[in-house]
Amino acid sequence: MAEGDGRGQGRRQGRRQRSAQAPSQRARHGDPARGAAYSVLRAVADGGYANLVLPTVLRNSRLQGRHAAFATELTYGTLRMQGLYDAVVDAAVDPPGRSIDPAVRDILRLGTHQLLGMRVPDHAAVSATVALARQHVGAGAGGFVNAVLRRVSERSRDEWLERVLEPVTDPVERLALQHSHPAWIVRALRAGLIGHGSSTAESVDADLSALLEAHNTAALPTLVVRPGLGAEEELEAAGAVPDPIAPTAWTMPGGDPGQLASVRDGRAAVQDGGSQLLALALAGATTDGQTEHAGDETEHAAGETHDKTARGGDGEEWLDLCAGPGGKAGLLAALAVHRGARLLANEVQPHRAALVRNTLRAVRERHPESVSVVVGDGREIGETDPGRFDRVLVDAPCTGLGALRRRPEARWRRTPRDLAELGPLQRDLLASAIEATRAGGLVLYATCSPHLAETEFVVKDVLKAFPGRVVAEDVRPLLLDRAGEPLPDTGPGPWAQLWPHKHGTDGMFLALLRVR
Ligand SMILES: C[S@@+](CC[C@H](N)C(=O)[O-])C[C@H]1O[C@@H](n2cnc3c(N)ncnc32)[C@H](O)[C@@H]1O
Repeated sequence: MAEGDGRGQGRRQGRRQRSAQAPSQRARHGDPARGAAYSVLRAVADGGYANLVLPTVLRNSRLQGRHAAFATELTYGTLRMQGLYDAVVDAAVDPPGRSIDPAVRDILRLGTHQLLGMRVPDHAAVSATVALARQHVGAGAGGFVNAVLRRVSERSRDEWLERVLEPVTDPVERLALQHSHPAWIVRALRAGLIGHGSSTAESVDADLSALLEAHNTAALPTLVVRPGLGAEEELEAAGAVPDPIAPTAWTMPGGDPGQLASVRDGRAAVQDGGSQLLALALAGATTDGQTEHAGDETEHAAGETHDKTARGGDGEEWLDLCAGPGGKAGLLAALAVHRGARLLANEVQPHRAALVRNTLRAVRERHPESVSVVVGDGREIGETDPGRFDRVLVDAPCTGLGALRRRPEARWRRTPRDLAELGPLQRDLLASAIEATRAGGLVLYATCSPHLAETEFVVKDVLKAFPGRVVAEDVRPLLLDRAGEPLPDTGPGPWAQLWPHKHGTDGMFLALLRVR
C-alpha cells in the first residue's frame, strides 16, 4: 500500500489534522496513522489482541479511509513480519545484537515494515518514524532510530533476506526466518501437510512456502448471510458479491462490513468461509432414525441448496458445545430454525456466552423458543444430558494455527506448551459430546488448526475410548461449494483439512462421528 502521510484523507479531515499541528510540530510528532499503529503494537505487547484493539484506536484517532487502511496495513504487516524484521534490525544496529528497549523495538519494527514491506518512500518512512520515537520515547531514541533505519534503508528486502539467512543452514529455520514464523510452527505445519495427506515428500516444500505466504497475506473479509433472515438484498446493494466457497458466503471488495444494518443486527456477519462450510456440513449430514423432512426439496435457503436428501430436522435438538463468541452458532441457529430443530449453545465463560447471545439476537428475536444459550462446562454435558442431542458441534479450543492470517500476533504468542494443555481438554470435550448424543446422531469435531496433535490424534484417541460405539464417517462429500461441488484436495478422508493456500479459507479440520 502506498502511504498517505497525512495528505488527502477527505479534504476536511486533512485540513483538521494539518491545522492542529504547525509544520515544526509535525516534524517532532509522529502522524496519527503511525501513532495508531504504535499504540496497537504497545497494547499487543501488554497482552491485547490487534483485531480487537485496532478498531477502537482507529475510532479514537478519527482515522478513516486510506489513512485507516494505512494504519491497518502498518499494524498487521509489522506484527506478522516481526520475526524477520527483528533479525534485520539486530543486524543493522551497532554493535550488532545490542539490546533494545521494547518500545523502541516496536518503533524500529514499524519503520522496517515501511521500508521493506510497503511502498513508502525511504525519506518519509525514516523521518516519520523518527518523529514517532521522539514523541513517544524521547530525543535519544529518535537519534538511535534514525541511525538504525538509515542502515536498514541501504538494502532492499531481498538483500536483507540474503544477509540474515546466510548463517542459517537448517531448512526449517530458513523458512521460518524468511516467512516470519516461529520454527516450531513451521515444523508442525510441515508435519500437518504430510499427515493430512495434503502434500507428498516431493511437494511439501513448495506447499509449505505457499502456506506460510498465505499467512502473511491479508484476507478480504468474508461475510455469512444467515439463511432466512433476508440480508442478501442489502449486501448486494452495498456491492458485496456471492462467494463461491459456500452457499452462505459473500465477499465485500471494499468498505466496512460493520456499517451494514444486517451485520449490526445479526442477520449477517463477518465469518470465514471454512467456518461456514463446517456448520453447513453438520446441518447437511443425515442422522439415522429420522423421517424425511418434506420442506427440504422446495426450500432454497442457503445451505439447503444442494442437499435434497433426508437429514432429519423436525424436533431435532442440536448442541453447540463450545459456542463462544458464537459465529458458528449464528449460522447453525438460522439453519436449525429453518429445519424445525432447536439449538442449545453452551459456553464455559460467561462473558463469551454473552457474546453468543448477542450474535444470536436476530434469530432469538424471531424464534425465541428455538434457540437458547447457557453457561456451562462442556465436559459435564455428557453426564448431565446423556443421549439427548441429534447433532453436536465441538468447535474445540485450540492453538488457532490455521487462522494465523487473521490473527497477526498469534504466531508469536502460542507455544508448544499450549498443545499439552489443550490436548486433554479437547479429548474430554469430544468424549462428553459423544455421551450427549443419541444413537444414530452425529458429532462434528472441528478445530481452526491443522496441528496433528489437536486434530487426527484427538479423534483417533477418542474413537479408541468408545470401541464399537462411534464410527468416523466421510465428511468430505458434505463440504459443498456454492455450485454444489465437493471441495477438492481436502485429504484422503474420512476427515477433512482445509488450507488457506488451497481453499482460501482458514485451516479448519473437521471430523464427523456417528454414535451407534
Ligand atoms: C474455538 S472457540 C469456539 C468458536 C465458536 N464456535 C465460534 O464459531 O465463534 C472455543 C470456545 O470454547 C470455549 N471453551 C473452553 N473450554 C470449554 C469448556 N470446558 N466447555 C465449554 N466451552 C469451553 C472457549 O471459551 C471458547 O469460547
